[in-house]
Amino acid sequence: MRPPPALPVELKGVSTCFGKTWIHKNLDLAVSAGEVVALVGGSGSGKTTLLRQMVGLLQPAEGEVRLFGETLGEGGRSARLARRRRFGMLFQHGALFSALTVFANIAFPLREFGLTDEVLIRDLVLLKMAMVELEPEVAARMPAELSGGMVKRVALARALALEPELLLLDEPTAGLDPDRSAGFVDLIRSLHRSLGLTVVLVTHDLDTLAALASRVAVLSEGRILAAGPLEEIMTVQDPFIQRFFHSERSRAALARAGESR
Ligand SMILES: Nc1ncnc2c1ncn2[C@@H]1O[C@H](COP(=O)(O)OP(=O)(O)OP(=O)(O)O)[C@@H](O)[C@H]1O
Repeated sequence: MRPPPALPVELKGVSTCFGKTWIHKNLDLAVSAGEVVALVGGSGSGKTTLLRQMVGLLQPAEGEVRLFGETLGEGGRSARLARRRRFGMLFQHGALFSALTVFANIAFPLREFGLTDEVLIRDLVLLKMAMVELEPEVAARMPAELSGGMVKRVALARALALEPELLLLDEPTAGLDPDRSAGFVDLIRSLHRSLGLTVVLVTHDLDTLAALASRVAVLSEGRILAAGPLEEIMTVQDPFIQRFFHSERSRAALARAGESR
């Protein structure tokens, strides 16, 4: 019998400490292929830190982070590069290189991985731009000339440049007005379906969460307090969960999501 496929993300006993403050304490989380897992938690609870640990930008003080069955840091340079190709990350606020054009931003990971054929790079960049519904004319613009929604789309195109299996999104709709936010959520949803991606996202936005998440993981007091489908999580008796999901605003967002699903 074949072994089950490795999980895209697995955190085991992760503890994180900045100075004398412990942010995560013996935290476990597993993400299966094809899931969209939304991490929610209070401000400063360590959601972004967890995303950064998942891709090896930060090391936990204790515990293990596994990506596609391999412990981060394991293996030599070629193993690390092979792993690097399998995920893309959309950072909070996009984090585009401000001195590079849109084209050069999206081409960056391709060049970083040694692609030198300029015709192929051009075709791939234009393909990624089409995937995120950006017109080809935008390629020559600088990040400062873009609207907030366009910055997110360019950052998403860059995250998808290496055709990853896993996409990590840090507050993908923060700073967007409701229409742009809904458009971006639709785009992520359709890319998730068409590319068969696994997605881990951090969001404060109930509309985004309700529209996208197949599972919600609640980070509280340094660990995953509960993880499950939204309907299940909403019934958990916990002060943060009650505040987060049962305010009037939350109820309205969840009702909107129910109508559009
Ligand atoms: N590199 C660092 N050095 C020191 N402290 C840090 C570092 N990165 C994060 N922190 C602290 O760790 C805590 C968790 O930060 P993190 O950004 O992960 O939280 P978050 O849940 O994403 O918060 P928010 O929802 O406000 O974005 C915060 O108190 C933050 O100030």
